[in-house]
Amino acid sequence: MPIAFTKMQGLGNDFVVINAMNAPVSLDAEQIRALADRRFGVGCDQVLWVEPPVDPSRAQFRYRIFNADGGEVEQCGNGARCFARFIHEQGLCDQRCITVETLAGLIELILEEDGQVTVNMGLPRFEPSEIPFKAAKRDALYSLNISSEEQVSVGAVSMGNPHAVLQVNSVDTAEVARLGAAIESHSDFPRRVNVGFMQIIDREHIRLRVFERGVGETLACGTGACAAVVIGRQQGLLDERVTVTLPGGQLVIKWNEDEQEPVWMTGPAQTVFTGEIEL
Ligand SMILES: N[C@@H](CCC[C@H](N)C(=O)O)C(=O)O
Repeated sequence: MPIAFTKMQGLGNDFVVINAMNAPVSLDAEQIRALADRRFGVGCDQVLWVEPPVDPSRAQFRYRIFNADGGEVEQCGNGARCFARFIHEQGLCDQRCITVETLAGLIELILEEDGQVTVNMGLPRFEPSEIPFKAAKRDALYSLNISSEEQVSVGAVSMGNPHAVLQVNSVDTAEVARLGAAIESHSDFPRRVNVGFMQIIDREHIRLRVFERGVGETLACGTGACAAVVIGRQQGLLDERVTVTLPGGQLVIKWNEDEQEPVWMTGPAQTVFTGEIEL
C-alpha cells in the first residue's frame, strides 16, 4: 500500500508528515529510516505523524515525532510549526489555536495572521534526572569529559527533549561535527542529547548551530533554539526576547526566566510538495 505524505520545512529543518487521523499508520524503525533517506527515500530530518489524541478532552491531535535514525522522540519545535500549518492546510481544524499531545506533554500552536506560527513550548526543566543527565546536583554549567585530555563546559536542559548547550566564540569555526557527535552519545546523557553551539551577538541576538540527536547537524532546531536562549538567560547573558539566527533562518524565542512559565517560539513553516511512496 503506498503511503501518502506531505514534505514540509521550517527553516530548512525538513519533515515528512503523515496523516494518520482516519487510518492508523504503523511504520517500524527501518521503514522510517527508508522514508528519511535522502537518496533512496523522500529525505527528511524527522518523520511526523498526525493522530487522534489519546485524551480528546485535553487536546485536538496527537503529534508523534521520529528522528531520521528511526527512533521516536518527545519533542520537535520546527515540526510543531509545520504540524500547525499541515492541520490548517488539510482542513483538519479551522481554529487558529490548537492544543496537541506529544510524548513530552501538551503544547499549544497558534497560527498568526502573517502566516508565522507561535508555539507554547512548555516549561524548561533543569533537574538532571528530568533531562536526563548524570550529575550529582543541578548546576548552571557542567564540565564534560570528551577524552582524558579534553573537557567542555555545557549547560543542560530539557525542552521535553534533552539539550546540551556550549557557548562558542564563533559558530563559523565551532567543531560542530566532532564535538556534536562526541557529546550526543556521551555516557552522561543516558538517552543521548541534542547539542547546541551558541554564539552570543548581543543580549537580544544569538547565532546557533545544532547537532541533533538521531540526525546530525540540521539547518535549524526549534527546541535547540529554546534551550540555548534558556541557558543563556539563566547565565544572565540574554534578555527576555531573543532573535536566534540558525543556518536556515531566524526564530524569535521568548522566556521570562520564571521556571513556572513556558518558553514561546515564533517562526515560519512551509509545505514543499506532496506525494505517495511504496515502502
Ligand atoms: N528538529 C527538532 C528536534 C527534533 C528531535 C531531536 N532530534 C531529538 O532527538 O530530540 C526541533 O526543531 O526541535
